[in-house]
This record gives sequence, structure tokens and C-alpha cells, in this order.
Amino acid sequence: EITKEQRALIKAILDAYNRHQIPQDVTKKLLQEQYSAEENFLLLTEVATSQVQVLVEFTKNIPGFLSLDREDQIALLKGSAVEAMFLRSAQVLSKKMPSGYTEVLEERIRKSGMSEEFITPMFNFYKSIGELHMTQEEQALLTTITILTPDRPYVKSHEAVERLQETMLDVLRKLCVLQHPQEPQYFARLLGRLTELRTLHHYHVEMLTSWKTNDHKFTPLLCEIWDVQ
Ligand SMILES: CC(C)c1onc(-c2c(Cl)cccc2Cl)c1COc1ccc(-c2ccc3c(C(=O)O)csc3c2)cc1
Repeated sequence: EITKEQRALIKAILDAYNRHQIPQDVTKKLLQEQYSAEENFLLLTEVATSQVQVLVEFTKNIPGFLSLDREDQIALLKGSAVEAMFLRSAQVLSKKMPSGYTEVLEERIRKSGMSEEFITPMFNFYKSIGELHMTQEEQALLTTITILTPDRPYVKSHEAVERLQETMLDVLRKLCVLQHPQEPQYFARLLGRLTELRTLHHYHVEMLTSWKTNDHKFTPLLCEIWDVQ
């Protein structure tokens, strides 16, 4: 059964997840500006930069995160940013929320100068997330579990991060049993998405390189978090 502490944990994470969103004045540009590969890339860069700032604020609200070693906190954020952004953009693209951004975001990503070899796996992932019909709690917890992945580069206190991640995995497992009683494999399917995220993360490194070779500029925050330039 889900304990009282675990209920409090779910509430804290869901509140933080919903409280921290990209400001409307940033996302609504996706609806207004004209379509060209350059414009699409610029808009996506702006949205990604804003999303990283939102992600940092969300992460600071994960119970236990701020008691981790400071350098480990940075290592976890750098290591998980791309995966967390895949999850967040998946929520928009999998028609989860009547956000009105689905079509324009898909169009701008498809036409942002990235090569076809990344588009296919990326939209396969978006489709597979859409088919899961995740609840808000599951979205927030899966993002938290991705952030608390102990084997990111340069993480020193592996055990401390693992303990935190296990706490979240335990809650998610119980939540899946409760919210998807007719799908005993649902929790396993969610974890399978995390494996898919790792693959996309590797693709993403190559995406950045190909954008770089075509002289695309990123913001200082993205350069820092993705070790670009
Ligand atoms: C630098 C840039 C070119 C880039 O490089 N790799 C990726 C990138 C791509 Cl192309 C796909 C997946 C992950 C990454 Cl990092 C990106 C763009 O990253 C994005 C990050 C976040 C959103 C995103 C989030 C929330 C929302 C919401 C909402 O919450 O209401 C409404 S609209 C929207 C849009 C889109 C794109």
C-alpha cells in the first residue's frame, strides 16, 4: 500500500512539476513566428533554454535533492536535461494536453535543420509515450527518476543518488499498480521508456554536433549544460 509519507512525496513532486512551466510569452512565439529552418531553430533554442531554467527550479523541489553533494546536483542536471526535455516535449507532442502547441511544435522540430536519421527515432518515442496515457503523477515521477539516475558522468556519491531514485521507483511502482490495475506490465513499460531515452540522448549528442557544423548558435545556458563549444 502507498504510505502517508509516499502520498506526501507524490503531492510535493506533482505540485513542483505543475508549478514550474515555460512562461506563456515564450511558448506562444511557437504559434506566431513564421516558419523557416533558421526561425524554427531559434525558437526551439529559446524554448529549450527556458525549459532548462524550469527544470532547474523543478529539480530543486525534489525532496532530498538539495541535500545531495553540490557537484553531484550539477552532474545530475547536466546528465538528465536532454532526457527530461524529451519527456516534457513528449507530453506536448503526444496530444496529452489540449495545449494547441502539438502541431506547431512538431512542425518546427521536423523543420529545424536536424537530419532525418534523428527525426524518425524521436517521433517513434513521442508516439510510444502517447500510447501509454501517463497520468500527471506518472509524468512527474518519471521525470524525477530520470533526473535521479546515479550513473551519470562525474557523479561521486553514487549510493546517495541511488537511494533517492529507489524511493521514487518504489512510489511509481505502487502508483502504476493502483492507476493501471488491468495492466500489470505498465510499470515495466514505463521503465522501458527510460531505456529509450538513453538512446535518444546519444542521438542528441550527434544532433548537436551536426547543428554546430552548420554554424548554429546555442545560448550560454545550453552550451554550459550540454558542454557545447
Ligand atoms: C536547442 C534546441 C534547438 C533543441 O536541441 N535539442 C532539442 C530537443 C528536441 Cl528538438 C527534442 C527533445 C529534446 C530536446 Cl533537448 C531542442 C528543443 O528542445 C525543446 C525543449 C522543450 C520544448 C517544449 C517544452 C514544453 C512546452 C510547452 C508546455 O510545457 O506547455 C508548450 S510548447 C513546449 C515546448 C520543445 C523543444
